[in-house]
Amino acid sequence: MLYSATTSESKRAALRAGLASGTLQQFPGAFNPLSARLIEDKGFDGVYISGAVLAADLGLPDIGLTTLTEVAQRAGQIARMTDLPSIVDADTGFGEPMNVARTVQELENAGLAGCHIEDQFNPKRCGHLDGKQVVDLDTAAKRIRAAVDARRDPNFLIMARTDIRGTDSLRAAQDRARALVDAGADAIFPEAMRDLEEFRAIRAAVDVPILANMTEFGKSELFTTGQLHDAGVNIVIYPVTLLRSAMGAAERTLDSIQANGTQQQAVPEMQTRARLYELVDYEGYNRFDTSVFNFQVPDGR
Ligand SMILES: C[C@](O)(C(=O)O)[C@H](CC(=O)O)C(=O)O
Ligand SMILES: [Mg+2]
Repeated sequence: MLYSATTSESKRAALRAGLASGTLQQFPGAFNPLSARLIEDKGFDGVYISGAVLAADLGLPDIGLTTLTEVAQRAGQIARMTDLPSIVDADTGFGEPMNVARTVQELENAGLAGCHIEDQFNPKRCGHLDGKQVVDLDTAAKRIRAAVDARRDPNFLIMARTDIRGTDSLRAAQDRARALVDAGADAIFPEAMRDLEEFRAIRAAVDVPILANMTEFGKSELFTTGQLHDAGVNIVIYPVTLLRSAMGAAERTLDSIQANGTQQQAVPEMQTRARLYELVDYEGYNRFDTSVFNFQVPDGR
């Protein structure tokens, strides 16, 4: 009933344990609170909260237009819906190092287990697009140091994302990753790796957990969990996958209504009323007050 009963502190400890477990941690991207519950129900290790999805949710492109307030609020609404740890995309940290410090504290307050902060210039763009610009190492390291110094829970994960592979060599990406770990990063998100060899090269460069971004229609092939694990990756995100699937289904349903004059043909593809009620734990509310859930949902509907 209501929200997760697990404290933020235990979610963060669970995230640390998962990353140290030697098992690839799978974090699908939730596009709303209910989808986070679904991710948990299906047995995944954690929930990713994508900046691209939060921007798209507001009808905006992913170019750094969302504010800290918007991101912290929505990420908090998603994180509280699940017992799993949630990691949020904090883009470039929403400003200068002092802003990054505040960002981390707000995200801690919102119940997140960790975040990633990237080394792009503002305005930023999707890491899989061309024409990105990356800040110099000193600026990037200051963002990470500010984040690490600001956290109050030592288990709140500060992941450094580097976009440098889009503008420079693999060697430069290895050097940047190493330097960001020296600045205090707990984990590295090497963006837009071109193949598994590149993940292996980052693995060889640092001894902290590394993340693979399996976003569709981007620069990376969609590797399997087995391939990523063998390459030494510790955590994989599917950031926009559920939003793309849901929007794809929505388009097909709208087309079907237009073609058939009814949504009847689309009904078999829909989540049933019973399954929706299960996810929101409707029945749990009945245990609290029997006047709430005093009707039967027909079988399988
Ligand atoms: C991971 C990412 O930062 C996101 O916001 O989800 C994006 C995903 C995408 O645009 O496909 C990214 O920059 O890779
Ligand atoms: Mg992003």
